[in-house]
Amino acid sequence: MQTATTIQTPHLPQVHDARNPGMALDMDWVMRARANRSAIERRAASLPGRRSVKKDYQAAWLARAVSCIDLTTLAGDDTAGRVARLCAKARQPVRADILDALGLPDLTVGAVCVYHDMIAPAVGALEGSGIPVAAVSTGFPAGLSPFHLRVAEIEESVKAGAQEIDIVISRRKVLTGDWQGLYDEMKAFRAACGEAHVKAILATGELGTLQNVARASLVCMMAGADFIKTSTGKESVNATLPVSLVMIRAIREYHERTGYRVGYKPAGGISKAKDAAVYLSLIKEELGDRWLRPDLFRFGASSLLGDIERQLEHHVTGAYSASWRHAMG
Ligand SMILES: O=C[C@H](O)COP(=O)(O)O
Repeated sequence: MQTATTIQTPHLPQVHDARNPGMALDMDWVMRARANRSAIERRAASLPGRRSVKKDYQAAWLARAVSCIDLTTLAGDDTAGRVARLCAKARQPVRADILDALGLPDLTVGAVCVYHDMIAPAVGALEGSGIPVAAVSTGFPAGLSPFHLRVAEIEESVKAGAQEIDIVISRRKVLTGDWQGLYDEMKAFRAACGEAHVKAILATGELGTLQNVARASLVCMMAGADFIKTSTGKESVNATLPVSLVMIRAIREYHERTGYRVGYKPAGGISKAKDAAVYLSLIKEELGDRWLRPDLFRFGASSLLGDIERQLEHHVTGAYSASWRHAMG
């Protein structure tokens, strides 16, 4: 039996703030990944009641959540006008008088996330703001178009000015255990992105098991994903706390083993400020403060900002305004 004095000090890798370059596919590591569903569900159920985010600091935490939002519109009827309004909101996500009253500095969202056709209007509307445009890609949301077209779509979106590309993985590769195929696909997507950062959408609601989520997370990171993201927002089950725990722990393990930090993006159905606070606590507890910044954490959300703005207004005035006053687009 090991005692405290016989435990070996693990080899600590160097700390990198550089972009995750990926690594060779390590199948032993992938196959060792397990997920204990009942323990994960117990831990997830305990999260909403916890108080890692103290009440006094709630406004600051909500402001932090705003800075980590990928403000999203992904609708078939998106227009340049709607995207321009969304971008105006991205530049000034919370009313200036509320921010003044809270004593918070200027605030913008993390990115604006759109379909390929809306990249140009978004880039135009965000000019000079420093806010990147993220484009969903590779046949989003199902990812079932021919492979060469998925790669070409990434290249076109980067050419159009997207600085971040949200790709969707082939779920069937996970469901059939084709880890090499998933790795090769992800590596090709990363290469097509060039300097643009790549978020790998796992579509966890379609992966069957938490073990598959753990393995797919590792494979995508090994293939060079900058972020792993839960969902497209179009699956019947999108971001959940159990899935988030599995993905976050895979990120932690990858960091412990390689020294590289990969970002996390829960997406789909996150629309309440209180849910955002739970996610922030989860990140703080499992990964630490370094991950609570837009370069390593994003919410993919179309309607979360409105509720956060209402809560911040309530914090300042003691009253809630109607939700229609916080329209997004
Ligand atoms: O990636 C972002 C999601 O599509 C947004 O989903 P949501 O509209 O449920 O917030």
